[in-house]
Amino acid sequence: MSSVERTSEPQLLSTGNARDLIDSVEAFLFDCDGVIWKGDKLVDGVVDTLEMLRSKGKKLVFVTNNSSKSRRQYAKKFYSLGISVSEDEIFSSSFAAAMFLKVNNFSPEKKVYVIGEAGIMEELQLAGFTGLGGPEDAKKTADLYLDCAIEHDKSVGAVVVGIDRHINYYKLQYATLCIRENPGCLFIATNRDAVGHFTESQETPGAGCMVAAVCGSSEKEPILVGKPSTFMMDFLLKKFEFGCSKMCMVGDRLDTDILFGQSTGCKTLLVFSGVTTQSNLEDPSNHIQPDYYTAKVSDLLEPSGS
Ligand SMILES: O=C(O)COP(=O)(O)O
Ligand SMILES: [Mg+2]
Repeated sequence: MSSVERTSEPQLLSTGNARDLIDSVEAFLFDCDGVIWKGDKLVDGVVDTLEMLRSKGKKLVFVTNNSSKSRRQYAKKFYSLGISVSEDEIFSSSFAAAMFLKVNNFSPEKKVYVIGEAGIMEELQLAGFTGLGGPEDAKKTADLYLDCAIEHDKSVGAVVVGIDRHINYYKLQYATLCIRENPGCLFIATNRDAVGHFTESQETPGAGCMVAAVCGSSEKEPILVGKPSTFMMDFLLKKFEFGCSKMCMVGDRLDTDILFGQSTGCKTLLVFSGVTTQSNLEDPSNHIQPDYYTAKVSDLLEPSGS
């Protein structure tokens, strides 16, 4: 449940309330997967919508839980899709993991073991930390049936777990040994999304299942740095000279994007171009309600309601 109680029902975006929303907001916080793109395919109308918002002087930032890329890699992806976005407009959970260590004075003498992809490794390096594992351990196998043991580095002081399309038993064993045996070792999860889209054609398992695997073996709960954790909001507040009430979080997931927006006091807009359907929103078991909902971001240009 959100810490900010809503008093009204979600409103279908319409010509009138879309204009009011745009007028009342100074920054739009866009989720990426399911909102801007699915896999490598842009959602219809995204380019025109972003251009319209920029032409009105709105600040745009992109807050994604997908840790497979660094901010630099995301800026390249935007560019390849015909959208000009600078690195400092991107707040990925890979960046959040590195910043969490930075603001908590994690010693650069210690190492970070990663179940994850290149995005986390690059952000750790940029922040001055030494990452182990990740893509390098993709081909390793833990032959633990033959009475042999894995040696793990005792100077690992944090394990970061994010989406990893090459997760294996070796990585799980390594991460578990660090968390269980290295005194004070942090366990950080970039995010716990159930599913995402690495392809347009179907939903694919999200980082939630990698995190759950390490929770299972370590019997520990992680520190979450991606949405719905409010950790990244501190960085947005430092970037802008206005507060959360002048921001609108636009996302396709209730339990990450909309909850993040509500918990921080932003306005919220749910779109049905990703993992949530209208029946998910209306399901009586759902307690997370956005301020507005619509089919896709381009309804900010041409709303489907009246
Ligand atoms: O891929 C994910 O897990 C989610 O990514 P998103 O936050 O951009 O929707
Ligand atoms: Mg999404």
